Amino acid sequence: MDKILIRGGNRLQGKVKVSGAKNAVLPIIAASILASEGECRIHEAPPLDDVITISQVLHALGVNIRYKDETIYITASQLEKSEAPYELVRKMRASFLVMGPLLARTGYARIALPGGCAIGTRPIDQHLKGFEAMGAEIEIGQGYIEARTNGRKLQGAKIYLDVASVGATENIMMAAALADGVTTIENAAKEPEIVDLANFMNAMGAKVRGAGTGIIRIEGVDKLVGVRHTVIPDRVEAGTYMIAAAITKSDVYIEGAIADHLTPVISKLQEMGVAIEEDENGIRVRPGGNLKAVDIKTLPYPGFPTDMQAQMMALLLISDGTSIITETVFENRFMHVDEFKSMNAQIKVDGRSAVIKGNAALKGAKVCATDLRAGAALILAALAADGETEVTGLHHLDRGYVDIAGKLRRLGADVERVVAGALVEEEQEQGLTFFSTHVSPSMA
Ligand SMILES: CC(=O)N[C@H]1[C@@H](OP(=O)(O)OP(=O)(O)OC[C@H]2O[C@@H](n3ccc(=O)[nH]c3=O)[C@H](O)[C@@H]2O)O[C@H](CO)[C@@H](O)[C@@H]1O
Ligand SMILES: C=C(OP(=O)(O)O)C(=O)O
Repeated sequence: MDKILIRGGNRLQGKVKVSGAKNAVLPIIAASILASEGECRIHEAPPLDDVITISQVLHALGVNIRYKDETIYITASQLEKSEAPYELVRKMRASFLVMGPLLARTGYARIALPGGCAIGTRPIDQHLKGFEAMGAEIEIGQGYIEARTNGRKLQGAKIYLDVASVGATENIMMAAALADGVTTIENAAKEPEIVDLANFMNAMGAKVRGAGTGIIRIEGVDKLVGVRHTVIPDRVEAGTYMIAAAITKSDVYIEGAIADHLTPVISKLQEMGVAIEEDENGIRVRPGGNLKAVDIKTLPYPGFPTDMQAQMMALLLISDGTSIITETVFENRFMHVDEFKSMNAQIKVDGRSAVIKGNAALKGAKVCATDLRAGAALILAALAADGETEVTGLHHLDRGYVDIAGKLRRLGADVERVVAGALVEEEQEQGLTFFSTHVSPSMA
């Protein structure tokens, strides 16, 4: 079983480069299905397990897909199948994002039900409501969702989302791209990853207006073609390294971080007393004085991101005073609390709120990543803890962080990844990324 070992107490120093955004590249790869001509080249595609999984989904559909040097090459002119199998959708819910583009291209899609996951039940009713409003017939049974247009094109429609869902906004945008007429999504999600998807689609020939606002208008076109696109930097990864710097009272430059995408995180860190400088190429975090407790409520963008909640909790543990975090996006996103408690933290959860006692004397322990961001948060807490922490459950981390152990080690942290009893630093120091050990035959 792989594990990451962290011995806390080191100061960090230097520069860390942010990888391409997981939550942008996944819908962009799905949207490349819309191109009936030409090749899509997606640059700054992070070498992550989730990227492999969605690539395997496209491969299963008959799409030609290759990965080399952080670029993905996709030719979707020949679609052979319209089914995303359970084994792949089970691994990653975002596989469901192929439903919109498949419906638009072929008028039929059969996707395994994504089901719930550790952080919540995560229904897909808003995606389906959108497809139905556009004229698709939906049938659910035997663990699969089937959607069909019965030989007709999808029709433009006005769709109001009951929740500003990121995935539903993206899936409907992609379905609407080749529809007859105009689709309007009201109460659309406004995340930067949605803007990146819209930019990619518009370069392909789509007519998407208003991405990044609450109302998105998509005028259907007859055809989309392959284009080149560079994925935006990962704001959650950037925020995680900002907290790594703050929790170790270090001076770290986070190269590629876009401050505009991180406004709520920067504001909260500044409120706590973290010194932050922004420039056009990145963000510098410098040691400030004692950190103050703050209250945080997670919300859809531009509110405080739920994907930064666990990491922020790690920082609040070593701050002066008591903080309250309210998680409003997912109903069960506090599993990291019990793991933090193993590290000597005092946290009380009451429904959707967690009360965090500051000035914790964190101690190294054996802990398990219960989900992706929980894993990152445990590593952050371990950087400030006394003694050694062992983090397992790394399959979660590998979904969303490119070589987190290597990036932190190069900043001066005492971190190593142990694979099946063997240390892998040597391989990573030689520039062989973790991706190469996980690459699937279809992508090699
Ligand atoms: C691959 C990707 O981009 N993942 C991100 C995306 O997930 P994802 O797109 O799955 O998240 P959503 O924005 O859809 O979910 C937000 C809330 O809406 C609810 N909901 C969603 C869809 C639906 O049809 N019905 C419904 O009730 C969900 O249960 C959740 O409570 O946005 C989340 C919220 O910022 C992030 O945490 C994830 O990292
Ligand atoms: C919850 C997350 O991702 P996903 O939606 O892919 O599960 C995340 O990135 O923190």
